[in-house]
Amino acid sequence: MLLCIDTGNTNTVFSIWDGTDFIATWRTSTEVQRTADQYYVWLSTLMNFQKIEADITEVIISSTVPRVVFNLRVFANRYFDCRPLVVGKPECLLPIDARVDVGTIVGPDRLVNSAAAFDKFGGDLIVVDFGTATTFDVVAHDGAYVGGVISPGVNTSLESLHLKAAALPHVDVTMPDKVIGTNTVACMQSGVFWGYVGLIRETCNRIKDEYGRPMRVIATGGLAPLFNQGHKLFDEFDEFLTIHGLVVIHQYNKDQGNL
Ligand SMILES: Nc1ncnc2c1ncn2[C@@H]1O[C@H](COP(=O)(O)OP(=O)(O)O)[C@@H](O)[C@H]1O
Ligand SMILES: CC(C)(COP(=O)(O)O)[C@@H](O)C(=O)NCCC(=O)O
Ligand SMILES: [K+]
Repeated sequence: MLLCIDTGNTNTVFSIWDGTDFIATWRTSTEVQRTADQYYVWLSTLMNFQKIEADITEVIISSTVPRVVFNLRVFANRYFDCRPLVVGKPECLLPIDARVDVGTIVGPDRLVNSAAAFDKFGGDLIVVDFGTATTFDVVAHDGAYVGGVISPGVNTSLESLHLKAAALPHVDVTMPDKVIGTNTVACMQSGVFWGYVGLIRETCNRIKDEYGRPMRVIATGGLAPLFNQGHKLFDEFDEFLTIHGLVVIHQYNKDQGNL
């Protein structure tokens, strides 16, 4: 079975693919200090608890945090006796091109999202991923990643308000009933929520104008449904787009005789 690991700047998702389905998915916070042994203790405890009997023989990793990759590699070697495929490394083939400026190192999550979205929805897409940053990835008609937009993440925006302004508390994002807040928390929630609806709409509209062909907007990340309520910002939502992309890329490397 294949263990898919998707490390973002905030959270890391582990998911086990049995060849047909994801049989289990777990999330842990991303910490650069975590060792291979700590990953194993955490994962095996959850597997035992949920009585998941998985014979993991292959591992694929996508990480937006370069420093965690070393320990994840050791984890794969030591506990599953395999050499993991790491997206973004030269030995990992990609089913799509990246047409960007020479020398640009595109976040592996964006390449994985593009490959996943092309596999599921075809080309001419905008993929919006709500993570630590909110990324907009433009997927061309042939599946190539041709650039995009990086915006501050929703929680990153709220957190930096709290960190920079002495009188502003930590708040969670939610959809306010009204725009005009009558207390501090409501004002902050309104600013981030409605500001973000505008950010998404304006960014997608400008991408579409510049691209010049009809495009579909695909959203992923836990906060996507919150922003879609009544606003019709996205054509499709897929919570598990990134891990689907890891399976697609792993299969591509197999098909190419690279594994
Ligand atoms: N379903 C959800 N509801 C509310 N907040 C969420 C949900 N899923 C993720 N988040 C929050 O969104 C932010 C980004 O999370 P995540 O997608 O895991 O980021 P990354 O991929 O960058 O690690 C985090 O602050 C996380 O707590
Ligand atoms: C933009 C990102 C920080 C998003 O990461 P995430 O929010 O998923 O943690 C990541 O894709 C990244 O570090 N990209 C490198 C620069 C680029 O993609 O052009
Ligand atoms: K992201």
